[in-house]
Amino acid sequence: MEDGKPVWAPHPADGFQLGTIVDIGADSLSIEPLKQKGKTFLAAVNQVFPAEDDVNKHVEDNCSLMYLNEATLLNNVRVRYSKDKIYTFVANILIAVNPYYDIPKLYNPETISKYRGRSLGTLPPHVYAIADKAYRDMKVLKMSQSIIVSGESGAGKTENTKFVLRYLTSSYGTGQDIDERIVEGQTLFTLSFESIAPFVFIHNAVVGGFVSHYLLEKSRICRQSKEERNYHIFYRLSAGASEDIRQKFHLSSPDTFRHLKSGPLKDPLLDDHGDFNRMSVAMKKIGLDDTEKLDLFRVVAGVLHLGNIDFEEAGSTSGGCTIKNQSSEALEHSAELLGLEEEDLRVSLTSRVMLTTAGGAKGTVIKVPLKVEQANNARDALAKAVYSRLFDHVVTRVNQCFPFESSANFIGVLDIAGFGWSPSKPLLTSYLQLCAMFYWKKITHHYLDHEQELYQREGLGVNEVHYVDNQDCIDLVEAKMVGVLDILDEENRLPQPSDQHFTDTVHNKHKNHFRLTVPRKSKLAVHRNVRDDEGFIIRHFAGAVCYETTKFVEKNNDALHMSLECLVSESKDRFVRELFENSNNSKDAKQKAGKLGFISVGNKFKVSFGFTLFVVQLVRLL
Ligand SMILES: Nc1ncnc2c1ncn2[C@@H]1O[C@H](COP(=O)(O)OP(=O)(O)OP(=O)(O)O)[C@@H](O)[C@H]1O
Repeated sequence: MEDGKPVWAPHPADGFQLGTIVDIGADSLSIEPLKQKGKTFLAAVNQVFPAEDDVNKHVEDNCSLMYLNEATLLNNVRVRYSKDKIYTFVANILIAVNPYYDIPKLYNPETISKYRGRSLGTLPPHVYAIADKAYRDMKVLKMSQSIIVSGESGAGKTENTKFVLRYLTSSYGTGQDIDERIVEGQTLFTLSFESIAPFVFIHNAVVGGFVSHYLLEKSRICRQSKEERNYHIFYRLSAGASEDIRQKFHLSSPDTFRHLKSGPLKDPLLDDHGDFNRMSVAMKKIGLDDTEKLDLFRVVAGVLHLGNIDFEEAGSTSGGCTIKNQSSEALEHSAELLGLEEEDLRVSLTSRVMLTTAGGAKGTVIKVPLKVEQANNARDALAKAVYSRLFDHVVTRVNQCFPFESSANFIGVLDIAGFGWSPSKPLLTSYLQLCAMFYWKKITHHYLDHEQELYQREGLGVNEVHYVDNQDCIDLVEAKMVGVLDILDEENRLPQPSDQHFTDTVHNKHKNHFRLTVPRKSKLAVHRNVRDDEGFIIRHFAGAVCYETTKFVEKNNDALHMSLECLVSESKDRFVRELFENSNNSKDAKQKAGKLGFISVGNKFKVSFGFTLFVVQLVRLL
């Protein structure tokens, strides 16, 4: 930093502010803000950065900045954003800022043709430039390519993934129906199921594709936080569908459904009616006929009605519960829409059937009445199971729409959410955030390791990039027996699992682990408000994150008790029956459900990561 020249120093709301250094202390600097003369404040040396000579000038590639640091990068992106230039390069990485309005001509066909075949950097930064580079590299290097789209919720991942697909299909497609289908397949997910990580393969001449998903956040179907909405399709259907469809499926406004009313009912940026119509068009274009479309809507409606079933104590000596009288309509509608006998559904929601394996006569069937809490869990497990099977079905159907032949090379587009942590948001309350963090750690580890190795192997003479090896953090989460995910799986297998017991076990097993500590020992008050048996802190490279463990046990458990599983597997409704037949094709699964009754979400995350890693290794870019 040069004497007297402006610097970027921390600002509580804007990230950074311009100022000059007026005094240098042992480990801090005294800064006088340019806009508030005389109001000097202290800032840590490592949080003060040199500023560019002209802070109102912007560059297309952050690497062209005289000083490249966190503050100049943010300022450059901010200046560009104020001029509607939402894209900025950092070499071959593209930063996109969501404009939340349609910037004229930014994505029109003329712009698409302008970027075709042009090298990166010869035209202004654009997601099309990235897509074109991926295509050209695939052809020239004869090597598959990956495009990873990441960011917080609402950052614009889905939109940009769509722009990539549209660009590739428009520029290098076959000009046939298949191009449209690939884009419409993606649209269908955006407009209805969202929260998926499609890994779309586009073969040599964009002749096919494939959508893969690694995890559906099932817990969101039954419970959302105050600011969170359920999956789009529920609102599209209850608020946006035509009157005849709503009547057919006994649907009224979103505020009449338990699964919807705990979060915001209306998103001011979304048009449920318009999106319902766009979703229907997308379904048609990918080849779903009216019957299949109605099948899909019917099941979604069934899940909504199911959520409105309430229980109360039976008042008998059995200690069980019954369905409240006020819920009789919800029971009737959900049974009808899911093709079940009303009475069978009532019995399966309020009791579970167990087969004895020891003592007494082997194989004796015992009907165990459920308490209110257990019946609530059973109802939610059924809703989650039905919805997630439907989701799998849609993924399969979309994949059937475009050919997927083996091909030497492909382009993968991975849409993956960040895990939502920032220094100003140091408390994470969602189990899924822990899983996403884990996923990212693995990707980063793999990326850095792989790149270093590649540079060395190819003798590129690139200085070794020093990075903090996060393997110990990955182990903390995934190690066998002692990793957080395995401890959680073990907890779920206990007769009476609890979040507190799980949290205590994590602390006990990692008493001396450098990365893990109890909330009480945190420097941050917001962490200390969490009791030691309600959370744990993981010290990441970027800062300490406190994970609140409330509902971890519940969210890790996707089990559906055997009586309910059998009930839906034998639904009168062919569509529902097939949903369960396809993904539950072995007797084994039923037996397992009877014994352990537990399928772990965390494990699915590990398995699906294995899949992505496999693809990613193939693609070599990561
Ligand atoms: N480039 C863009 N131009 C115009 N509007 C945009 C753009 N990118 C995003 N948006 C708007 O922002 C909204 C949210 O974007 P998007 O759905 O892509 O976010 P996301 O990162 O996929 O969020 P989530 O992780 O919650 O699915 C879009 O519905 C759209 O209205």
